[in-house]
Amino acid sequence: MSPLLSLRGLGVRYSGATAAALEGVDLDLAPGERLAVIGESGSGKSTLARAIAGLLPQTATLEGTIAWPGLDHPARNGRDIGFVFQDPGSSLDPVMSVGKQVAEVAHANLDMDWRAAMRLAVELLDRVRLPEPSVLAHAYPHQLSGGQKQRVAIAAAIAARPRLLIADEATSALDTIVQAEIVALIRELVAEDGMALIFVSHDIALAASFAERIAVFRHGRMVELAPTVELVAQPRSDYSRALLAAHLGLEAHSGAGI
Ligand SMILES: Nc1ncnc2c1ncn2[C@@H]1O[C@H](COP(=O)(O)OP(=O)(O)OP(=O)(O)O)[C@@H](O)[C@H]1O
Repeated sequence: MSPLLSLRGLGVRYSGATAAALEGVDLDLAPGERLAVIGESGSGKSTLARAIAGLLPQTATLEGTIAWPGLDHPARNGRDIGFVFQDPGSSLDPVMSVGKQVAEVAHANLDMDWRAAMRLAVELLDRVRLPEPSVLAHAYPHQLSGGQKQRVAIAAAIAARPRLLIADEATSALDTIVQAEIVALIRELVAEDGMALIFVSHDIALAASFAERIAVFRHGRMVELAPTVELVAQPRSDYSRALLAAHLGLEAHSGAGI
């Protein structure tokens, strides 16, 4: 089966920066695959996610190729890719009702009239388990909790039935219980819709709990790419080992002088 997405020699440099934010990334993503992208702050995870979704700022220069063998048209964020940001407060429009914001995505990408798009929005708010969706559709973002706002952002991201969902630290700003609920929801939605998932996180334990493969990034390079079970049982790079050790609350094994 041909991959949905194929990256070759992908690199990104922001203007004025001394080092590349991303360098030499080769990666294929299968349709419906769940991939976690992990690494510490500044390792290039968001840059990768934004490059794939075509959301890089104009100051960024791209190298290499981003191809979509699994699509018969150029990929477009909103239609083919759903993107969920870390902070739902800033990704949602504060002066538009949440129902309209979800409907807007369907209206713009699915050639759907407004009435149908609004009906779909209420269905989607229900799918992301928001209470009384037909009432809540008229609420504004400031009337919702952080977790509820993130559910709205997810509903908007999947409104056009994209082939790929990218969650960029989508649960990092939430408390642990809400975080687990949102992860469970994302997991359920990608399984139901057969979407591929790129889950960006600095938390290897969270990523390992549901990703099929994990890509580990450090200083803009992909230092390891392996099936989750393999990476957790036998990490090849010292950096992956250190990340795992830190998350398991163990001392990183240096391997030297013991
Ligand atoms: N818009 C930008 N302009 C200039 N430099 C940027 C921009 N965005 C990111 N960078 C730089 O690119 C590098 C990679 O950043 P990126 O945000 O992709 O990392 P990250 O792993 O997602 O980190 P975090 O978890 O903190 O978001 C960093 O050195 C960062 O400072």
